Amino acid sequence: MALTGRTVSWWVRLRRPCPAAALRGPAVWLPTGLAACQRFYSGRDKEKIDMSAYPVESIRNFSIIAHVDHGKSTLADRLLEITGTIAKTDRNKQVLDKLQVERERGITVKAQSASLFYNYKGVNYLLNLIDTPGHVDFNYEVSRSLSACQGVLLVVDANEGIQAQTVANFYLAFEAQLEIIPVINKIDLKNADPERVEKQLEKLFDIPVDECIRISAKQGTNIEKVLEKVIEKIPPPQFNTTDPLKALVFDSTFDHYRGVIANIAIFGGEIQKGHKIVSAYSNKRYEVNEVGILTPDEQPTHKLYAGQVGYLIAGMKEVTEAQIGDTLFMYKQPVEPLPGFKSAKPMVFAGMYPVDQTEYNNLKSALERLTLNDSSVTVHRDSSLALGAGWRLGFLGLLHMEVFNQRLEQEYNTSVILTAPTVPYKAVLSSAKLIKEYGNSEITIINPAQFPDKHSVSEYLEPTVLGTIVTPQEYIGKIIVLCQDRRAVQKEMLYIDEHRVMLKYLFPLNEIVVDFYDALKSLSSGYASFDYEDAGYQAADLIKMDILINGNPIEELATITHNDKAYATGKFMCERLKDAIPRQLFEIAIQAAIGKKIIARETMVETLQEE
Ligand SMILES: Nc1nc2c(ncn2[C@@H]2O[C@H](COP(=O)(O)OP(=O)(O)OP(=O)(O)O)[C@@H](O)[C@H]2O)c(=O)[nH]1
Repeated sequence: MALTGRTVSWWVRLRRPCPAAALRGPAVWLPTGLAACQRFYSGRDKEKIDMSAYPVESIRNFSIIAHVDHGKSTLADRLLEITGTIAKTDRNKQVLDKLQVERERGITVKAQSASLFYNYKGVNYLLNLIDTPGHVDFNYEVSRSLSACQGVLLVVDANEGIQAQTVANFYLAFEAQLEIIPVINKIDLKNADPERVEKQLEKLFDIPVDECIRISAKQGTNIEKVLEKVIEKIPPPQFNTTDPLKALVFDSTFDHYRGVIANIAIFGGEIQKGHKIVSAYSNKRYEVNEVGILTPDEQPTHKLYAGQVGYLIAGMKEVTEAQIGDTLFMYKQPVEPLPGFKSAKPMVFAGMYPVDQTEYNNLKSALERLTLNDSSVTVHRDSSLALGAGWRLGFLGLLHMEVFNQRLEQEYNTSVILTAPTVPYKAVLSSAKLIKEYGNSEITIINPAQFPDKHSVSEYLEPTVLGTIVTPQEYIGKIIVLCQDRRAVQKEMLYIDEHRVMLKYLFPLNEIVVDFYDALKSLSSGYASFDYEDAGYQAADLIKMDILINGNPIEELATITHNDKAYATGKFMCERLKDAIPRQLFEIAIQAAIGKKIIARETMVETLQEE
């Protein structure tokens, strides 16, 4: 049997199906508010919005953060409606989730900003809102969004209470020293218990009970109170229009017709069409073609001023020209660049290859464009005997990998083969020859094919994460057994109220990356939640396991595993491959081997011709 590329993508096909969410109909945006009318009737070519009417004192920049599904995007819908940014209609369902993948999966994967105009006590305010994703794999989007804000709405479901990502997102905002406004959502639910959730917030984060706003984003209850709190509590940005221009690029997208569109936050000065600007990253000079705000579509403005958030088009043709985290400044007026963003740390790596090698260049350009919009993906060139030229990509998790793959297909019409994911292991080399070859005594292994033999290594290291689990107490016993089975070490156990417990465990990353979340959900009937953060490396007894098809090792199917788990992993892979490989007219032996020792085997009997 010839090994086809499709066979190698067995792993991807065997993953659980993505949560099916009905495709939501497109929202019709007929603006009714004052500012929105201005936008609608002025149109792109007519009168542009004059942003000078919004000095820093009347600007509030904030993000909405929460655990998955606690209602961030629904709250954003209501805020857009109440400010007249979009018309109130039943069809407004998560309008800031613009990507097809977001609508199909019913989750936010990309932070999305929108400028709202609101008159409060006779003053016109400009509110820049950023809706962020909730899933741990997209946390990088949250931390980047926070850099353009002075405050956050921390949304918590009145029924589910504090969950693992609530904890993670609270600390992101807290460490960034942002003003945190607690919002208890879904108070319309039959089982809503806002009092309990308020007590949890007080116990865990020291948030006074009377600071929480109880709302129903779905029914539009108390949304004005949220806006009032945003204006009263979140400080305006402390930037000056009279300073030299300093603009942070916090996101960017590629438009086939207009080139690169950069989302910018103005930290000083002002910017308008015709200005000559320089990128601190590349030192290249550009002339500004258009600036504007997102409402949530692009709406050109005359200028953008200090403290405002908007977009810029400046003739950047190549995707590599708009680096997220870059600082833009005025030509001949250089400024100290902003610190930018910490680069994302990939948690899993997988090989990506075009299904057909003639598509290599198309896929390369699609990858360049999509990684502009999703800068958390790392890309290294790679090649394989069976699959040809391709790349080794680093992702923040498996959902991130699936979503990226889906976006490549949907937005760039590509078709790819993904190999099984692996976490980035390390080896401390003892062989002088290898140290010379690599130029270092410690190497990172992102491809099992590079796994050095144990005779040339003094120690192998595996990545670890600090996992947070929040669960109703009745599932604790089962969860502890699950964690122990995954080689995890308990670090903390805390009752957040009389029914709910927060557990912290140090996990080897490899043990949670594939199916831990599914296992946790299944044994807690869906009630436990999980989040994790990087916790460095620990020594580990690692081995490389080969997969042989009819006696031939298949490089693309090799995997690195902990010695204690080798037999179970080998058995699992052979069984799964047996299901994934199409039956042939001859018998096929699928074997897992460590060195020369076969540790598992499955045999596929031949298919009779008439079948
Ligand atoms: N009953 C009720 N349901 C709500 C409310 N707010 C949101 N929902 C529902 O909760 C689900 C999740 O809402 P979203 O707004 O997509 O949640 P999210 O936090 O943006 O989700 P992610 O972006 O995937 O993390 C949807 O089915 C909403 O209709 C509410 O106030 N009451």
